[in-house]
Amino acid sequence: MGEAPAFCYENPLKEFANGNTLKSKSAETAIVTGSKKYVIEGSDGKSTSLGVRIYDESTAQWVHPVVLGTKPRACKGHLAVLLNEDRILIIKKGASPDDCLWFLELDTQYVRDQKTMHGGNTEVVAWSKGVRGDAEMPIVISGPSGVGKGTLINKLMKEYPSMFGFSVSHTTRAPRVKEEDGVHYHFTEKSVMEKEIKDGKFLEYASVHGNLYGTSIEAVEVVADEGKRCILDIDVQGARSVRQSPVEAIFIFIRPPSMEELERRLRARGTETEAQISKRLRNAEAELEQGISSGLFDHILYNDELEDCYQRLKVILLFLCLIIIFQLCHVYFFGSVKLMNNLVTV
Ligand SMILES: Nc1nc2c(ncn2[C@@H]2O[C@H](COP(=O)(O)OP(=O)(O)O)[C@@H](O)[C@H]2O)c(=O)[nH]1
Ligand SMILES: Nc1ncnc2c1ncn2[C@@H]1O[C@H](COP(=O)(O)OP(=O)(O)O)[C@@H](O)[C@H]1O
Repeated sequence: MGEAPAFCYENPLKEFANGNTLKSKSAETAIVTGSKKYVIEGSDGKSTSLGVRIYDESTAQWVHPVVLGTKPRACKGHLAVLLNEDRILIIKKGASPDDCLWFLELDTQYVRDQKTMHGGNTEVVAWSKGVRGDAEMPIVISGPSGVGKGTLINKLMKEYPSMFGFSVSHTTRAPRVKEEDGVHYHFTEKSVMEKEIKDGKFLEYASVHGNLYGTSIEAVEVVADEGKRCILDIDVQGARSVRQSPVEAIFIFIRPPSMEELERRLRARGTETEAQISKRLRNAEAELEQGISSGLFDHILYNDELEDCYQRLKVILLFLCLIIIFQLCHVYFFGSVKLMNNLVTV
């Protein structure tokens, strides 16, 4: 199970299992690793999520790190255990099975990459959820421009409005005639978006067809807060970034029946200039190559006949729901045993 608690409660699991009030007066826990003390702030009655601050003994300074990922909702108490020196396991008191286990990543590959991106001197930590396969696991849909991603997603959202929510990306490209700011995209100035990327507000971003596109952490949180499964329409580079992040998702690649048909659809849509269409078709070749042969995607769907493709997409999503129901039943019937197994294996 990794390391013993560095600083916590005398017999934390027993105390937690008995449902006793945790001893910490301020519902804070502190974990020391190296010269740093990570303080996880519980509910103070005002904040809606768990907070993090760091005391650096080498400089005798408190630091407020850049905190990435969806933050755990505030709770009545929590337990913190250091695992493998690179992450802290948090067990929330009184939380539902799908919300009780979280990780605060301190020195994982993802966090190290993010630190480098922030210039190397900024403290960065990242939250990730500890229970796999929960109902909020996002769905990433990628594929070349004009293949039909938007059409398929719209059908899904229309048929299951309470089940799926669209992650509204940011982009620096100009809006199309029928596109609404905040609905299809958050249309943004390049300098503003670059600043927000630097501030750690994006789960992923990429330069696509000459413009910047990105998924903000907030865009995904908004959907999760509505209790819906989040759908991300992002390019292959973005899908790769999500794969490397702590977010667990299902990755689906949509491919066209042929390049000729892709070109026909792009032209028929009538939203791009000739130069833009040429650029998108050139990029499509590389996207198809990466989408099909990189092993990045869990499912590859041909969008030949729209209705057939949509039905196959629904089968994939329905199958996922069955797995989730199975896992919830497992937690319900084998509760604590299963949860403790997860502690050992994650
Ligand atoms: N990485 C990334 N790609 C995005 C995001 N939003 C949209 N894209 C991708 O950017 C590409 C261009 O999107 P868009 O300009 O709407 O054109 P369309 O795909 O032809 O409808 C598509 O491949 C989208 O999947 C995002 O937030 N992140
Ligand atoms: N299976 C299909 N057969 C024929 N036309 C399609 C199909 N799927 C989508 N289209 C059309 O192709 C065009 C591009 O689809 P769209 O959803 O905008 O693609 P994307 O979001 O991948 O760029 C649209 O005009 C759409 O109506």
